[in-house]
Amino acid sequence: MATIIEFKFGCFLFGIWFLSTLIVRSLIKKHAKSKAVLQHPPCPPALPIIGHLHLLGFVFPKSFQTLASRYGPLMRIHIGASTSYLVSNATVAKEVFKTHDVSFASRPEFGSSEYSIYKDSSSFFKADYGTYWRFMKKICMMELLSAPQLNRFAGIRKEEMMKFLETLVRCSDEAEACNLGAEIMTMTNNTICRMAMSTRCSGNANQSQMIREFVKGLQQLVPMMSLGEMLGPLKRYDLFGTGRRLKALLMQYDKLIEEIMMEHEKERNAIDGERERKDMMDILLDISEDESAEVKLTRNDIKAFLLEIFLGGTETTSVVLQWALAELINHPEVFKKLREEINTIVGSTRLVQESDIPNLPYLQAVVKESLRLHPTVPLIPRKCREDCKINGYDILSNSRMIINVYAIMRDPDSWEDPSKFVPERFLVSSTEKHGDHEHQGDMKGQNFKYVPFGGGRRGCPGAALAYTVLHVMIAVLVQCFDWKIKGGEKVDMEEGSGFTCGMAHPLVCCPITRLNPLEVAVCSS
Ligand code: HEM
Repeated sequence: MATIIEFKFGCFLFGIWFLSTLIVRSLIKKHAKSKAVLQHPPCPPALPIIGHLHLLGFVFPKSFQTLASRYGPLMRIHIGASTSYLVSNATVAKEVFKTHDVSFASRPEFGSSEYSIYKDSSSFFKADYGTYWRFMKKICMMELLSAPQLNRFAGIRKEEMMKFLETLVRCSDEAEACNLGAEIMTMTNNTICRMAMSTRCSGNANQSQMIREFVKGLQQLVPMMSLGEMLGPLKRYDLFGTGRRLKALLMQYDKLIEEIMMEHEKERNAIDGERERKDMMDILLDISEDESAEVKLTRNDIKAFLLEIFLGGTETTSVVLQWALAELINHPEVFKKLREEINTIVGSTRLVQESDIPNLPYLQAVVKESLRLHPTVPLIPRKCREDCKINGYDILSNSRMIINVYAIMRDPDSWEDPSKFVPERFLVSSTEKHGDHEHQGDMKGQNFKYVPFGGGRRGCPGAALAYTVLHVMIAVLVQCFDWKIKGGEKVDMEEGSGFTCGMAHPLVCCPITRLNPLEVAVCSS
């Protein structure tokens, strides 16, 4: 009896062993097969836990560019617990922005949504490519940032520019140095605030100070949130306290914007009809009341959207302006040529205005070259929505892509003397070829060598506004002032640390009035 039981038990054990061997073997085979089939992009040797963090210097886009020159235009990189695919040349960028545009039209998760008081679904920047994002994009392009809407706000841009010029004339009269970074930031912030919700930040003591503080505070949190990303799933424990600080800032912002929204609603009810000039908040409130709209906008959607417009539109433009002026000061021959063009086309009896831009090709070239060398969103985050092949490699759905536009616009295979400031390379009239490089003047159409505003359907919706502000501001700064650097001949062009490429040192210089903008403005008005 005992032997029969032992025999049956032995058979049972054998059965289990046999089955588990089969399962393990089939799993190993499947894994080996998938490994054999999938082609992963190259990856530098990584260290445990930190991954490639030790290979990065202070300026991340630059470090990624150096790695790409060794590992190729599409490579895999691990920073702590996060894995990303880095795109570093125009050919691969074209695959992402054009060939597989829809597959890459979402953004990866950034920061922990638990600490935001607005749901991720309210965010335009973070929204997955779907109904909500498409609806908001249409509103941006057809209404909020459309050409007619931008034209309606030309007066506001001019007023804010004049306030800024007034400060420069005062500095010049008193022979004082001016912190241009801070002044330019105030101007771009005021302009965007007034276009968004008619609030002139520096005009209204409380609201002014507060909005600027929010934007500054949130921008300071971004590098910390990026560090948090390296912790992978652990980021939800908010080890650096960034989440709590973010929440506190957002609560204050919410209180302020709710007040402004209520003022708008009161005014709309009182006027009881069409307002002469609607700001973005008016337009969004109208849409939120439209019963037939494809998406029913909530108050939180509007608040989150406006916050992203402040974040996306102020520092970006202000940083490029500083770089452009710094490059012009360091390249007196370019400065002189630009001033000559302005003198010839506009003269000295009036200030350059927006309608002059099409007649000032050298100015356009200076703006393009400044954006090429100093893109203020140097690393563009995208998410792969479905498995696809890029540059011959397999990219799986949900992978995080980073398009290094800094590297693309300094790629020696696309640009001659890539790190030199040479606006002439953009002159459309030029027929000369630059060595083996094709003519680089025509940046219209699909040129993926030049991507300061990203590309494809997810490209920057504020590009037209940014271009307008940049052209007029640079032109006026050259038309009206000579510039002297405090304590030296040249501006220090060191790039700041982290993900954005701001200036490492504030641009402090002395304006010397050559054509008084206040007198010219008085004469021409
Ligand atoms: C020089 C100034 C600016 C630069 C260099 C810049 C650059 C960029 C870049 C590279 C992107 C990502 C595009 C992509 O994924 O392909 C972006 C997105 C965005 N930008 Fe700009 N931008 C500037 C000014 C502005 C302005 C003035 C606004 C609005 C007033 C704005 C609003 C936005 C928004 C809302 C997004 C997110 C779009 C989306 O996710 O669909 N930007 N910008």
